[in-house]
Amino acid sequence: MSVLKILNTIFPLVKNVFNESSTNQDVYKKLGQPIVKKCLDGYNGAILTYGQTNSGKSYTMFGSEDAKGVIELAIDDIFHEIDNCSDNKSFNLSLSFIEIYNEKIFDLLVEKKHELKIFESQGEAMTNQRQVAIKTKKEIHKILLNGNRNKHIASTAQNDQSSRSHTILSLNIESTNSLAEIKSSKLFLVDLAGSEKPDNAKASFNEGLHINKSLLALGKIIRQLTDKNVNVKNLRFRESVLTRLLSSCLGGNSHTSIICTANLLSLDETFYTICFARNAEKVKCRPVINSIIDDSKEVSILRCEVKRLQGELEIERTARRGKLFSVNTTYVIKEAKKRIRSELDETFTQQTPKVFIKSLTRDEKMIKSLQHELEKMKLENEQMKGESEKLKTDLSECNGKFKNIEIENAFLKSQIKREEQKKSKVLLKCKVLKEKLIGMKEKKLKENSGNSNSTMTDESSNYNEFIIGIAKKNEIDAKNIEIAKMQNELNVLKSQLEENNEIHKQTEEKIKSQLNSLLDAYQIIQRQLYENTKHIEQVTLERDNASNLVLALKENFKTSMCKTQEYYNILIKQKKEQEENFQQKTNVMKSEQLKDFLKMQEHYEKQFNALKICNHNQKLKIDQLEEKLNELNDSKKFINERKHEHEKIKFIKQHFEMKLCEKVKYYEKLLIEREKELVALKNLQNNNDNKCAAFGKLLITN
Ligand SMILES: Nc1ncnc2c1ncn2[C@@H]1O[C@H](COP(=O)(O)OP(=O)(O)OP(=O)(O)O)[C@@H](O)[C@H]1O
Repeated sequence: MSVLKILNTIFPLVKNVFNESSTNQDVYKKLGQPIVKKCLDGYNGAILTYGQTNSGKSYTMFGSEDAKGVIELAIDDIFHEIDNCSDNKSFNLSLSFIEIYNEKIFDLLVEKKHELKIFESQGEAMTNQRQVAIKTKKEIHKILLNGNRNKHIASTAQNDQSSRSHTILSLNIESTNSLAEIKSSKLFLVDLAGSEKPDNAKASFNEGLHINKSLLALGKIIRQLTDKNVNVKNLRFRESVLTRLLSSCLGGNSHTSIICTANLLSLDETFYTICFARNAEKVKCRPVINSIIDDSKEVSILRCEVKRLQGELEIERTARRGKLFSVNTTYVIKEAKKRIRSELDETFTQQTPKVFIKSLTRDEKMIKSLQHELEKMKLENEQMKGESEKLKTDLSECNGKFKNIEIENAFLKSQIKREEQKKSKVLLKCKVLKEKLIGMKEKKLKENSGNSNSTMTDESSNYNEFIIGIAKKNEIDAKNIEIAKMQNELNVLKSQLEENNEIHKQTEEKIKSQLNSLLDAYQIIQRQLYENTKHIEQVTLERDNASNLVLALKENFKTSMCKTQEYYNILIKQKKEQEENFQQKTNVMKSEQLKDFLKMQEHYEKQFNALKICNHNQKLKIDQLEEKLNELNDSKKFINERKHEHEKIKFIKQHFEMKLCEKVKYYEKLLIEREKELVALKNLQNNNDNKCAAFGKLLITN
């Protein structure tokens, strides 16, 4: 049992764990086959391998001579389905094969390497890579073989054949059925480059940096996707080319399997891989079938469907004694239509201005808030720019220091070289001198031996030879002293050289450590710079989006303002017209009124004059009246004076009146009595007349 399996039994890590004895076939059956089947049903799918370097990602994906990899097994399954599908179903296959190397995209199906452009289409990141139509398995194998040859592979400390890039093989599967329904799906087969510790070699250091950066971005996206509070739309897929191209597979429209590989050579890397796997397991994708129907065929299908439904409707109508039903329904529909139309008319006539004003104010508010946000973003952007400028200056300072150190280093190296050259020169000199010395010594010895053998006949010649010998000896001594001096110098130079070597070693170590720390700082700064530039890019993008939104809203606002302005202009025009009409009317009226007024004025003036005259007359009358009043007052006085007499007379008059009344009353009573008597007498007379008549009649009869 593998360590991973033991670990998994103690702490349940992830769902499907395989050990060393598991084959690619086992892995494919569990994690690959379900995805491939979904792809054949019209869903998008993706199978990715993730893990540290030398853990078997490429082995799992591409297999080896003895064992098929996931890609080959998937292709087998796809062709098995194609070969065994019904006659009415047909498949079209095409593939593309790309790699992402140092954040650049290269087409592996093209011999000549040139960077591919990345662009957005319908919200998805795309590249202009070559698409090759596929008919047979052999074709795919050939393409894969060629593509793999074009891949960036290098020997690293951990792996002789380490992939230095992420490779993405995408298979487009298109199927058409008898109903002309076209299902189109994409299967991504991704072999990611392995995460690794930085290597000191510059090229692999850069590669490692880019690999780690893109894998970090992938890990970050996976981590964020597990957070329920994070909106997928807000995720920063643009942080790396890898996440940008795989955005649809990560929590989007795709069934996705990630095969995480690990070896226990580096426990921290294994730990990271397990963490990644645990996060990835929690991510939920939202796949949908990608089906399209051919228009012309769809029309004929729909026509058939309409006919069928019409037939059904007819049957239904006759079954329900259709006439009444249809009349009722049409009536109901008509009524509903009328109602809806009237409601709509009402809303349009009554609500539109309100709605329009509301939307205007809402738009205004939105524009204001967006402008506010824009200002904020601008400020943030400025700050970020400042920070990035600072970082850039820091970086350039670091670069400067780095260059200085490099120059110093080169200078020291050249010095060491010079010293070494000097040393070799001195050594050469020493050698020459030694050789000379040895030659001289030998010569001397020979001369000495020659001298002992010869006969000393001539004393003076002996003496001369002796002198020469002494001179030569002196010369040799001097040369010896020179040699000793040179030896000393050499020793001094040697010791200096050693010292220099020591200093050189120390400075080299110092430089190395400084270089390492500078490289670390440089790396950190570069990362920060990258993050900042990305952030700035994001912020600028967001700002652009916001400004676009603001612009769009402004446009909306402008158009609505234009409309209102037009409306306002019309109103103003109408108002002007009305004012003009009014002015004309008032002018007419004014002239008429003026005439009337003048007439009136005349009339009133006349009246006024008449009144004046009247007034004068009245004044005269008043004077007269006053006179009369005075007269009356006088007469009043007179009257008052006479009043008493009048009162008396009045009293007497009253008295006489009373008496007269009494008399009148007495005579009235008397009259009434006399009248009564008269009536009685008349009645008596009538009786007598009647009696006379009766008596007369009696007389006649008699
Ligand atoms: N399950 C396995 N059985 C046999 N050999 C394996 C297995 N897994 C990996 N290997 C061997 O291990 C070595 C490294 O594997 P591979 O190249 O696939 O690693 P990798 O994760 O892709 O590394 P890198 O990220 O550096 O490209 C290869 O020689 C491969 O054949």
